[in-house]
Amino acid sequence: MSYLMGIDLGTSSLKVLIIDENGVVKAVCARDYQFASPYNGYAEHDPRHWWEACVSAIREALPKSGVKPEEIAGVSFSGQMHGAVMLDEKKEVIRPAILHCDARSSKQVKYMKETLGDKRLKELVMNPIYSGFLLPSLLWVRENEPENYKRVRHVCLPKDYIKFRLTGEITSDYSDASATLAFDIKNGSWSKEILDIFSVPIEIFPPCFNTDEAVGRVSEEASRQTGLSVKTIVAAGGGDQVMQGIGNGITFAGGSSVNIGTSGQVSFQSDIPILNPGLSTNTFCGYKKGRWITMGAIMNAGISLKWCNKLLGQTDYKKIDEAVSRVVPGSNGVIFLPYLNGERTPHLNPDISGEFVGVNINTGPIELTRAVMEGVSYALMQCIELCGELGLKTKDYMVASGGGARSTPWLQMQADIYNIPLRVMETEEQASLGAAIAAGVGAGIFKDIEEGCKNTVRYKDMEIIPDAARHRIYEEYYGLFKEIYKASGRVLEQVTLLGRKIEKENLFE
Ligand SMILES: Nc1ncnc2c1ncn2[C@@H]1O[C@H](COP(=O)(O)OP(=O)(O)O)[C@@H](O)[C@H]1O
Ligand SMILES: O=C(CO)[C@@H](O)[C@H](O)COP(=O)(O)O
Repeated sequence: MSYLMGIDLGTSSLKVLIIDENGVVKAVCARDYQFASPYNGYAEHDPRHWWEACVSAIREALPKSGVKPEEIAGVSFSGQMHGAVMLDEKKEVIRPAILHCDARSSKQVKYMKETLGDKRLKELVMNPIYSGFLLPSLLWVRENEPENYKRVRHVCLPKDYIKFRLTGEITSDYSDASATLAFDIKNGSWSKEILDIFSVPIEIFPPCFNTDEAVGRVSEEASRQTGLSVKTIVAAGGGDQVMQGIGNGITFAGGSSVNIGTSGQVSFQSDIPILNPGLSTNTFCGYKKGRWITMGAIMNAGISLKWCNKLLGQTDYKKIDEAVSRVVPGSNGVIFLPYLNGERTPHLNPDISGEFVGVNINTGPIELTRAVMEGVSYALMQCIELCGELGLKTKDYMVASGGGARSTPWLQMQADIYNIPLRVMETEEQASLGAAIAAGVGAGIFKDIEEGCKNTVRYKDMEIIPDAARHRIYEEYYGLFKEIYKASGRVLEQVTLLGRKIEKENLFE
């Protein structure tokens, strides 16, 4: 029997999963962490801290699994996407990685949009330019930290850094690379044309592979640190949305999922790259050449609930679930706009904040909590709607995944709001499972990703079915949710920018 390891580098935690070749889980270990936010809107993380979390989780997972290191045939990765890791000529970290949820590069985003123009943007990039993506983050460093920029010899995505520490080689994959705004999505290579326009040398970008391609083995140094064997094959891995798609078993064109992690995503698999003329969704390369995903992404999904729980002193998810189940759909007239740290789909505005509307004298913590869960689901519904406008409609079901799918009432709210049946995986670690499957292909245990999914992916024996009466109520609330932004979006932006300005100017320190 062979065993496989999948490592998911999330925004809030790193998870290590060990399975056997039939998908039986042998160990799951996680390390929680918090990114730094030195200023409002900034999100950074020292990549070395990710590696420490990775080493520590592997060191716990190996003995827990009862599997000998030599029996782990392959290891691979899923990672938070878009972030910029910058390394110098000695491959040392230059500065903290700038993450996908970072809002600092509005100026560089504007510059990129104006320089490219609408036509070239659609032809070349096929994606909206947004703060927190690798290229605008790099341009921000060039403009604001020229000394750091001069030292940059390598850039890579977050999971590529821990893969580098494991193998000694810096490599990336088509899916993660395609989500940097520096990539030719149609042809699957770094775009010299885009990089030349912005005078960024193509040499600093790593070679790319399919997610399931072997890129090396565990180095001696990494073996000493982690306890893994030097014989273990390392496969390239991919961006979390793509790896989650594998772990959710939606490798077929038309397969779709709705994910509530720290942020949230709706993604559809397709066998052509789909351009959204409104550029409000993303199109990225999929798990292999000839496969793409179209995705709507919201910035604040699970993190909205986490924020609300912290504020209200709530810690026990079971109790939270029981409490929110007692509140009627619509939270007694309260709507939450989950824009705590800006919003991507559909507003593409990093400079807005969240909002509760409809709070009244009887509104208590439970109504606020349910409103947060509903608000996140309305925002995901907007992604589903936009994908629908591109012809991407789910036929029978969507797979609900991420930490938010652990909550039964939240799942029911989602099904009722989307009016779509939801399937849920047996494993709670879908992205790590996707990574373990890719590791299995890289190590020659599975013929391909499809065979790996067939052997390991299992759904719970139930579907969450939408309720017609609740859906009708939610349709009204959802309409109002969209109206609120139309009515107050500009004011939200002014309030957000004013707050940031005063904080930065340190007027009252
Ligand atoms: N039992 C639960 N009920 C509801 N939400 C949960 C539960 N457990 C975790 N979450 C939510 O899931 C989010 C984390 O999801 P996860 O997929 O692990 O994120 P990431 O990959 O970004 O680290 C948290 O922000 C939290 O709000
Ligand atoms: O931004 C995207 C996809 O475009 C996210 O997939 C991030 O890559 C992080 O995901 P979470 O860790 O928040 O789930």
